[in-house]
This record gives sequence, C-alpha cells and structure tokens, in this order.
Amino acid sequence: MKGLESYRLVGLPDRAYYIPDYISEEQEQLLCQKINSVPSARWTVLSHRRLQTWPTQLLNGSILPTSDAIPNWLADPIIPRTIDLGIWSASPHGCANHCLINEYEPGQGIMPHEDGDVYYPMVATVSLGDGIVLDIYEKSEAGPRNAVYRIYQEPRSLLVTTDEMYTKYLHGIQEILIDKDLNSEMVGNWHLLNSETKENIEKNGGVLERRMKRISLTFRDVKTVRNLAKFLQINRQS
Ligand SMILES: O=C(O)CCC(=O)C(=O)O
Ligand SMILES: [Fe+2]
Repeated sequence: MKGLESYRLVGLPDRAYYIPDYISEEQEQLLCQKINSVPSARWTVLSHRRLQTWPTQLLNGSILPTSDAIPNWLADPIIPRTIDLGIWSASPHGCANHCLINEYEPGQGIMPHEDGDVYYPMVATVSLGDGIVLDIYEKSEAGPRNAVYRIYQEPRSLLVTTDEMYTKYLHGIQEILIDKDLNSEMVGNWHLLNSETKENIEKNGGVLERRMKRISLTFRDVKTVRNLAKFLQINRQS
C-alpha cells in the first residue's frame, strides 16, 4: 500500500481518502462469517438497518465504559493498517477504540447526519458486500438538500474522512434500490475506483442496482473512556 496522500480525494473539502481493495476477498468473507455468527442479541435492530457496536455501547451516548479493545477478529488487519497509514497519529488514544457495524439490505440507508464530537473527528470505514453511494451534504437549516459530493464505496475499500469533511458536512445513504448519475463528474473518488467497477458502471449508463446486503465497519476513537470495572471498585471502597 502506498502512503495515504496517494489516496486523497481531490476536489472535495479537506480531507477524505479512498483506498480500493484495502482488504482481500478472503478477509471480507471471514469478517462476514464472524459478523453473522454473533449471538442475535448483539444486533440492534432499527427500522431501516441493523447494527452491532464493539466493544460495547456508549454510556450516555458519549463515554466508552471499558478499556477493552475491539476484538481481534474485527480489528485485524484493518486497525494495524490504519495505524501504519498514520491516520490516528493525533487522536487521543492513537488508535480506534470503537467500531459500529451497520448492515443495509438493498434499499436501506441512513439519513443525512453528522457523527459529532463524542469522537475524535476521524472515521475509517471498511465496506463489505455490495457497493454503495455515500452522499455528502452541506449543513443547512432550510428544507431538502441535494448532495454536494458523492463517494462510491466499493466492497473491501477503506474510506477515511476527517477535518472539515467530518465537522462541516453531513453524510448519508439514500434509501433507494438504484443509484443513478454515477460518472467521473458526480463521483468524487472516480479516479480511485477499480477499472472493472468503472467499466461496469459505464456499461450500465451510470446506473447501478443494489442487489446484495452491504455492511460497513466504521472505526473511530471515542474521546472519553472510563474503565467501568475500576470505577465500580473505587465506588464500593469509598
Ligand atoms: O454505512 C456507512 O458507510 C455510514 C455509516 C454511518 O454514517 C454511521 O455509522 O455513522
Ligand atoms: Fe455517520
């Protein structure tokens, strides 16, 4: 893998990076197997997607109540590679300590939103299964907005967003079965996509049907960590 700067998305606000084929097909399959073999209680089922939270859910939506690491089956080789790329070099723990696994059926998505200041402003997203378009929106008080940028996430890719891309823009995935207008002008990471992906999209006139489940692994560094076991001990002693 080359240095991070070779994967920079130009023409988009500062900063985003896209690395195709970040993991292998074997690694993708193993991850899918593991994700699907956890106890069903591990899934939080929402109306438009379901998700797993590792190593555990946040307390009050802001505190990671454990110093346990993300399990190896989920962390390897993804996190060590992100560390090698230097993306956590300025983050509070120098590493991702939290991962959300989102699963979308074809036609499902996530409303435009921002991830907020609970996390160090950096997200590393690995995609599994189907490809999908991530839309980037300007923050606006006024009604419906159109995406200002679009990023096509291929399976096995890594997308990194940070700085203004994290703090000043919203991101979302439309709840549609067919992504349209996919071309070099509309898709901010077009130059970094696999040539087969581009040929396939061009052959279909810039249109792609979502046919399979898509799973995203979003790695972040939660700023506040409390070791709850220790905390309870101290409280019991006092
Ligand atoms: O699935 C994705 O790529 C985006 C997920 C997301 O925005 C989130 O979990 O906050
Ligand atoms: Fe998000």
